Amino acid sequence: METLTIAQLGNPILRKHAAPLSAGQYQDFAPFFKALQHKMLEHNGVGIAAPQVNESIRAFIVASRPNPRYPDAPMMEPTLMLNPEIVWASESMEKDWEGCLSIPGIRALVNRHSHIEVRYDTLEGKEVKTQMEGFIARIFQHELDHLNGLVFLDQAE
Ligand SMILES: O=C(CSC(=O)[C@H](Cc1ccccc1)CC(F)(F)F)c1ccccc1
Ligand SMILES: [Zn+2]
Repeated sequence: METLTIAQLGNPILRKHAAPLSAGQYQDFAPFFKALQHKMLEHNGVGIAAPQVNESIRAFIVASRPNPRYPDAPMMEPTLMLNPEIVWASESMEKDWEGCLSIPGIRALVNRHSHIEVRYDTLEGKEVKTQMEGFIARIFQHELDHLNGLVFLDQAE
């Protein structure tokens, strides 16, 4: 398993617009995605985006789990999302605390859409369309920002 390092704020890769993957590339990146998930779990993250480990491609993992900050967060299998997009977002917004593996030790209140409809491809190339709300929607929006060169402090209240 390749060893990855997490880019810290100040690293220009966190400010790039990540490149979309072609479906033909998905399987080529399978070992990298395994290493990405390992890295996230190693740091007890609830998500991680490829640019955070210096790979500027449109892919991230969402892995909500109950935690001290969000005790009622749903338990979900870490889910790899390729070429993810928000197709609809609610007017209603919610403010809550966020952290980031690229900005250790800092928490900030961030306003996010409370409900979103998203689409993404799985590693097998299947398109998934689904609705998200609450903490999972928050993680998705946080990770999607990473693919667009944004970090949560840019949106902090
Ligand atoms: O483990 C963290 C560290 S921060 C984290 O997991 C980021 C994801 C995240 C945490 C909280 C809200 C939204 C997104 C991961 C990142 F940086 F790669 F995106 C955590 C923070 C708040 C609640 C529960 C867990
Ligand atoms: Zn982050």
